[in-house]
Amino acid sequence: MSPSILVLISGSGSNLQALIDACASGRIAGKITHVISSSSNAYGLERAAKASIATTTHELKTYYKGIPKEEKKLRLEARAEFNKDLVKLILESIKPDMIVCAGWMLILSSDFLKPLNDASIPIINLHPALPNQFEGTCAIERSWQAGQDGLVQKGGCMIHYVIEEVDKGNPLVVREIEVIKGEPLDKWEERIHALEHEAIVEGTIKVVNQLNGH
Ligand SMILES: Nc1nc2c(c(=O)[nH]1)N[C@@H](CN(C=O)c1ccc(C(=O)N[C@@H](CCC(=O)O)C(=O)O)cc1)CN2
Ligand SMILES: NCC(=O)N[C@@H]1O[C@H](COP(=O)([O-])[O-])[C@@H](O)[C@H]1O
Repeated sequence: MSPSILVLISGSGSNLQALIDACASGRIAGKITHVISSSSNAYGLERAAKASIATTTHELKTYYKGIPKEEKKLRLEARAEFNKDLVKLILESIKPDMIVCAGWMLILSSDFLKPLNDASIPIINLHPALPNQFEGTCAIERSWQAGQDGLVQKGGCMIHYVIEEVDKGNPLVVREIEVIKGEPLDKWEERIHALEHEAIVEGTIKVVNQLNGH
């Protein structure tokens, strides 16, 4: 069986490209059948199109349209609709065997995760920090600063299962780098991105193999 893979993105898609290349080379015994982006501006959409992969843009701002920022309850309701429509699209139209969050920059709700869990569709995420470190956004910058301040000696990235608690799902792959004192942020970021592109392929291979009963 060649599992069908749905990739969720929000930006440049360099990790998506790593997955596209690994599927094309046969390293990943699966097929990326769809890419969903949370932003219509994501360059990753162009990468998908070049690889003849179907794409959908599903933007939260569309759901927020006309709702002032201060209308917190209405925005929460709109966000719930966003998540419900997203999981409906996935379960009823795309029907993947697995999902990879490759730079997907939105917290996924229980309304999204529970139906996927009920359908036994695994969802994994790339997080640019080590387990139990720097959960959330801007993890690369935060880990760099902590390293330069001598608070941590290592950084890296992990591929983990997605659960409701953000970046706390069981790790599948952990890749580490040593802190180099005085290293500028852009070099730290370069080293982590290089790790990411290997880790996301390794993590996807692991889930594909599980789906294939290995
Ligand atoms: N329920 C889960 N959702 C997501 C997980 C997860 O583990 N559980 N992983 C994230 C990916 N991620 C870090 O790896 C992450 C992305 C975004 C955010 C976040 O706070 N997003 C804000 C919006 C931020 C912005 O617009 O810049 C939000 O969703 O309101 C945290 C962690 C994917 N989702
Ligand atoms: N919390 C999630 C998070 O910060 N993800 C980060 O988004 C970037 C996506 O890059 P890409 O669009 O080039 O693959 C990557 O650096 C990834 O670690």
